Amino acid sequence: MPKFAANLSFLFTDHIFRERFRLAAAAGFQGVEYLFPYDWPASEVAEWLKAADVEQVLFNLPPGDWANGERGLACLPDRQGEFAEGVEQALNYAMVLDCQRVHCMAGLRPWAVAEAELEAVYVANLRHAADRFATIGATVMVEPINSRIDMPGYWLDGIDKALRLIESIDRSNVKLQLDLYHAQIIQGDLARTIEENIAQIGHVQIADNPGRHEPGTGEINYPFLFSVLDRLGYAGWIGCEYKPLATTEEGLGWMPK
Ligand SMILES: O=C(O)C(=O)[C@@H](O)CO
Ligand SMILES: [Mg+2]
Repeated sequence: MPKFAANLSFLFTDHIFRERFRLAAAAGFQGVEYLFPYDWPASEVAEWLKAADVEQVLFNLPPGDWANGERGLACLPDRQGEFAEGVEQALNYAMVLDCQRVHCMAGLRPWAVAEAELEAVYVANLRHAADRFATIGATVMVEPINSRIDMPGYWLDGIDKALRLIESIDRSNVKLQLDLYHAQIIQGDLARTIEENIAQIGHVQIADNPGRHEPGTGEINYPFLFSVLDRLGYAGWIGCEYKPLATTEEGLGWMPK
């Protein structure tokens, strides 16, 4: 049975951030993930993890100006200095939080820049991040996100594109973060996508479609996909990155015991 991590940017959001660690543990989660820890000192977050006795599974590199709509820096040619600073900041947090995975967001497509240049910048940035995170044995995740519903303009919006870029980056600690909600919107064919790419998958995230709510509220057959992951020997985490229909606790009935 897969290991489930609570995504604290989506779950338990009717409580302040630091409370969510304890609530996740009380609900049976042994790991947590979330978008960004940078509003709090790493040492404080480490205390919340320790007090709740949960593992820090994943967080994201600094994404640029999130409040003003930026969604990552990795493909942006004029932001490479800021990207490298973000790598150092995230590396410090990963060390203090004992976290082995970070997600590197690609950014929104700057329409005036040629695709070949965006790819070259992205590959160079990911190689840099991978080499820095290799120093602590951590993996950098590449996640295709649908640009049709949730993140219009997101540059890395294809599974095949992500896989091709991972091959070009050519670092063993760069892996695919397969968010099955996005993958369903992007192309569907989820079981085959898992099966064909299991060697590249470093992290999985889940939500149902449409609506991005709990498994069981939409069209995705999660019990079947969990059995596929089990059959293939997936030993990683599954991040619960969904918007509960009511409270988080009320919506946990989908989770296998
Ligand atoms: O939106 C998602 O899906 C994510 O996994 C985030 O890390 C990026 O917004
Ligand atoms: Mg995701």
